[in-house]
Amino acid sequence: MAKKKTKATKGTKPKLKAPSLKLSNQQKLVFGSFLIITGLLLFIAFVSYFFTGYNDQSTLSEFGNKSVESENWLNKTGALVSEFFIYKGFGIASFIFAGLIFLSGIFVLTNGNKSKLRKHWFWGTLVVIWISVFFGFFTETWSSLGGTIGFEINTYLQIYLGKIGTILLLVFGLIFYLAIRFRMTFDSFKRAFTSVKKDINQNFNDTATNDDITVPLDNDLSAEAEDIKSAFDLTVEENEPEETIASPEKQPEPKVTAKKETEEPEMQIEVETVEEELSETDNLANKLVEDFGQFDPTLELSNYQFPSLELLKKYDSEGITINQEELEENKNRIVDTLNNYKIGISNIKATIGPTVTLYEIIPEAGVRISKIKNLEDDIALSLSALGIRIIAPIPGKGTIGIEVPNKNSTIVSMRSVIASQKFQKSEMQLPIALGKTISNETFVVDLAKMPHLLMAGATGQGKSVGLNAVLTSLLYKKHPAEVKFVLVDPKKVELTLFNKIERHYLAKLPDSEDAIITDNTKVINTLNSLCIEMDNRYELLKNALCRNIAEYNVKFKARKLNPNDGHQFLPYIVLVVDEFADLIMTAGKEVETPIARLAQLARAIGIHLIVATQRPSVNVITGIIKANFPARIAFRVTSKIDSRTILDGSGADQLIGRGDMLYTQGNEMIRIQCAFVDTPEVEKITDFIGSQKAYPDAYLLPEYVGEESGTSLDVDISERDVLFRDAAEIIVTAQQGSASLLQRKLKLGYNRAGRLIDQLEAAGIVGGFEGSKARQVLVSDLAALNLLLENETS
Ligand SMILES: Nc1ncnc2c1ncn2[C@@H]1O[C@H](COP(=O)(O)OP(=O)(O)OP(=O)(O)O)[C@@H](O)[C@H]1O
Repeated sequence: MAKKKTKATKGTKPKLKAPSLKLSNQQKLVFGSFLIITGLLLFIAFVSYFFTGYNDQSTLSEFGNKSVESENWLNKTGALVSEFFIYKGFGIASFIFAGLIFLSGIFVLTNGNKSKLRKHWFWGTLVVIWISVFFGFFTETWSSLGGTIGFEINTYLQIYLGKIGTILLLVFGLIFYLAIRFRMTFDSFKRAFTSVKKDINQNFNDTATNDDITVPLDNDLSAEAEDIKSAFDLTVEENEPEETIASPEKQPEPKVTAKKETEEPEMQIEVETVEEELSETDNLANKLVEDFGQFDPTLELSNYQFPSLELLKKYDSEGITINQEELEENKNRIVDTLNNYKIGISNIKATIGPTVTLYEIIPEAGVRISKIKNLEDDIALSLSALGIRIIAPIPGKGTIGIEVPNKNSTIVSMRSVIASQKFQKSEMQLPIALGKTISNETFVVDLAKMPHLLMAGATGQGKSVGLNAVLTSLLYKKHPAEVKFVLVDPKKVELTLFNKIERHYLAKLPDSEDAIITDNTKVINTLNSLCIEMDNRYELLKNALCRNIAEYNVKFKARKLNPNDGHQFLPYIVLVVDEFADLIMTAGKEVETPIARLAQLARAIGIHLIVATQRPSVNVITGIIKANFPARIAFRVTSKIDSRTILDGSGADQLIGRGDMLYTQGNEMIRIQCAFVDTPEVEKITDFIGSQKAYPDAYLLPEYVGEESGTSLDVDISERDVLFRDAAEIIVTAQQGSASLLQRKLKLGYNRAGRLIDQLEAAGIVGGFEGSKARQVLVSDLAALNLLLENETS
């Protein structure tokens, strides 16, 4: 029976979990001291009750009457509360409640371990009930000590169990408490008893030998521990035997266990796992975690509310309706067409998705797969439908798939994918709900695992919606402290809505006004700045002996990394480039190089790239870019060549548009209907987030001073390069402001030529940086140049 009870107690533990409230330090101070004071007030009122309670009885019904005073030390409220707790409640045991409230206050103030506090409350409440019932049993002797509850429970028990039954139940309650709470066993009870006897004898015989063990041991277990001491000839130190036997959670003492084994063979040995030794830093970190709790990166915006599902639109036409006629018709046409070419089918099966239906066929033995693949156009013709795709064979299935668009496609709403369990319960680092697969399952991927994403598709096929779906997914799952976006939007209109969440989620260069970059020349600086951020992060990871950002952040949260050494919580950074083709056209290598560098190296330190382009041609998606973007999404494109450029295979040209897409992460291609999120929905979400308390500024990226960026316009004349004049003459003579011209003519390295160009710009001889084009020369001839330089020195 005791066993059963033990189980029951264990079973209740998880239910006792308190909701995790996050309080700021100020709130903790207020709440903690409130509890401490409440505990003290209750204590005072309760003590007073035993002196004044009798006289106060008559004043209780006059609580509202100011002229009637109570004698309780806390006057009317004290009298009322103690009457409630002591008389109507649990009697003298109510003091334990006062103690528990006081203790809770201390825990809140000192950031104590919550599970310990829960344990105190659980056991405290049981003790209160036991004491109340115990005193209730002796109502006649100690009338008010058990309170009404103790009295009532007793009356109830005595009706059903009689006096003897009630006493035995109380004894059992006590045993249960001692056995479970203090892990006592029958042996320890026995030994405790004999040791007391022995002790008394020994005290009589030889008081001197006992001198060193007369210090009272902790808690209720002192008797037990003393018994152990006597059993082991008192060779062990004061509290060690207690630790070994009474509390299995603590460090074992091998010597003691060995002796125990030989001397008391009937006792069971409890083998414990030896805790690993902790290093000095671990100790410090553990102490810090104990004192302040784990580092919480979300603390600064601890009241931040994630956007609710209500902000997303619900569509009526969401459920897939199976049109039996359409299915039958398509099946017959497929079978007929194949029969026309003498291809027999042994089986056909259909899976209906939101936009397309997949017909899986198993051809008769002996049919060549290539024969079916070649009939793609013929089947499309006979089904008179666009967007037919033949997958021969379906990887891992041994069947041939024919995807036929549904006559009425259904919209996959962002709301439905965000609400899906798969997304809500995902433990991914950067979960993205892209849409639904052909079998109507929500498709969720981890951007952190991709680790970079290339998106391409002809104009109007759903790219921008796709990008919004990606960003929305992250907004629904990640706190502003955990992820930052760098948004590049040359079209200037697609991502503007995200401006509202600049101070929550966006990252920018320190000197820039807008966080969303619409100017291609600024992109280069941002990309290079991200490269610096990447190098900085690698340095931090190296110093922290971590292999990736996830490990690093776990270590940082556990307070094992010192912020004074430059360590800080690192948010993920997601770089989104909306029109990559445009960027490559204007800035060429200058963007390709940092993008490729980031793509190659940035995965471990949490920088992930999402690059979208309308023009999936080879001069935009170059070999370097492709090699570093294993995850790709293709919306509908216009030609097979484009499809090949993105996916290394055909298929994207056969899609039907409006969010119909193919996703690949290196191996198989998955057809997905992209989740649809409309601009008003994004606006609602950004409004909702934007209206909440934000950080003082956007997340600042490291400063980058470009070689040719023109930011060093304040070059001092005295610090000019010795070749400054020569360089100026060359530029003015050639009327071409390029660094490479200087490199060739003056036989300089790139950096020095770049610096010279900066100095020329500062002197007003060449114009500002214009992407890949040469700079404008502002001085028309050498005479004008001489005049300009003379004026400068005079
Ligand atoms: N997942 C989707 N579900 C349903 N309709 C969609 C979906 N995605 C896009 N559409 C439809 O296609 C239209 C164009 O989409 P979108 O603006 O994303 O195209 P785009 O590829 O970004 O075009 P552009 O490159 O010109 O900006 C949308 O207005 C919408 O009507």
